[in-house]
Amino acid sequence: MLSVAEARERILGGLQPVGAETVSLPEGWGRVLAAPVAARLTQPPADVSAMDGYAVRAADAVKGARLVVIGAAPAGHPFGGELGPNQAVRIFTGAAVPTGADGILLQEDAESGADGVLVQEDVHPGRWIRRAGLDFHVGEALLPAGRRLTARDIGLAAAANHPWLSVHRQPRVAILATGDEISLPGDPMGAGGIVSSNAHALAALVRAAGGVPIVLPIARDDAEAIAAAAQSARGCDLLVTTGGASVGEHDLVQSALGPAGFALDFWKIAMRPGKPLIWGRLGTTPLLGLPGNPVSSLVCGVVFLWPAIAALGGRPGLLPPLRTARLGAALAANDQRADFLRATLKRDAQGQWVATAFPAQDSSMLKTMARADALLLRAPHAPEAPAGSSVEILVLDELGL
Ligand SMILES: Nc1nc2c(c(=O)[nH]1)N[C@H]1C(S)=C(S)[C@@H](COP(=O)(O)OP(=O)(O)OC[C@H]3O[C@@H](n4cnc5c(N)ncnc54)[C@H](O)[C@@H]3O)O[C@H]1N2
Ligand code: MOO
Repeated sequence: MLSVAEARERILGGLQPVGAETVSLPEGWGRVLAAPVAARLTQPPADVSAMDGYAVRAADAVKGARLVVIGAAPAGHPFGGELGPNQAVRIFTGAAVPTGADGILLQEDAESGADGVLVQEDVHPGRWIRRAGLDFHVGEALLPAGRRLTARDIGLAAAANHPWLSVHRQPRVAILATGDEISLPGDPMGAGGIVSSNAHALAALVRAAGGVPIVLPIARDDAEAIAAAAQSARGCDLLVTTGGASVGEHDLVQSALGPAGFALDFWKIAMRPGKPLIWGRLGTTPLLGLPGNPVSSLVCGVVFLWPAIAALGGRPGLLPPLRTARLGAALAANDQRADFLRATLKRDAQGQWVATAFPAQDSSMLKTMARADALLLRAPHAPEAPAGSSVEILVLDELGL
């Protein structure tokens, strides 16, 4: 069986970022830049005042001096003239500093009268002046390709005078749930039936990772039905199946898709939950076959699907970040499969994470998945671990899950 790391390398190695599209600035939030953003102007474009007050020559603006006010410079209306000795120009925040001035007398430090303005505090050269280019200069690289845009980035791109952005298309991920026993939430159910939760949970995960989920109708445990459903995923960037991955005679994904052109790369990995993972290609469409057990499909979604969508979406090499925590309760020695245990997190007195695995880890139990804050990683053959020892965790909240 392949290790988790090797399986992930093979999956990510087979994926190329999808193409770019142009979106308006407000549509850019959460999208991944396909081209770097450089400043289209210098900000601020000239020396400007950072305060409301008076533009002055610092040499004249000493405490007790009286200056003649020769004009005004509101923001957006530069003063055309030049300051001479013992002169001042009324100025407002953001307005260009008039020629001849080299400091700003704060309004609160001035007393305005009929015969000019009385200086009540010394002004030093450069005081309250924002120099041209303080924020950025024209041509300066501001945002790199591959960055998932935050609200702050959108503000920066707008300030740099970009009405449009080139971003990666959102990867289209088809999700195909298989099984005779499953039905959609709310639909009538047969005896021994179970509600299909996998496709919905995976669709939400696809969204969190920056993709667009396309949930296909449920395919019965029948080779033709599975093959027909999978055909409708051609044109998607990735096809994800759930169920039918294991060794039972009704576990059909591989055998149903073989005649339709499915080429297997690998099947089965040393991981719990998630052993019967499938990776290959249906024609040109990459196919990730997740196990049917609900927790197995979601945990494999975190470990393999999340970074696969990141890679397709223009962020190759991005993996769910690992954090460290202390163990809240002892764990027994592990066997040959890497474990991803559902765990709760709390902070100790020093503010460090303490991770405690749920005692029951059956891969059908979604309630513990929903209540977990983290997945706690256990390497294959890890020795017994006492409470307090250091462990690696994946914080689910950080991934938007
Ligand atoms: N003899 C063996 N049996 C099993 C093995 C094995 O190695 N030898 N592996 C086990 C492991 S581990 C897993 S995981 C499961 C995965 O099997 P499949 O991927 O073939 O999944 P199914 O048999 O179709 O379903 C398993 C389980 O999950 C439920 N299910 C399926 N689809 C959904 C859905 N969309 N939403 C909610 N629940 C779903 C299904 O009803 C079953 O209860 O195989 C073990 N067996
Ligand atoms: O891998 Mo299965 O996912 O142990 O339940």
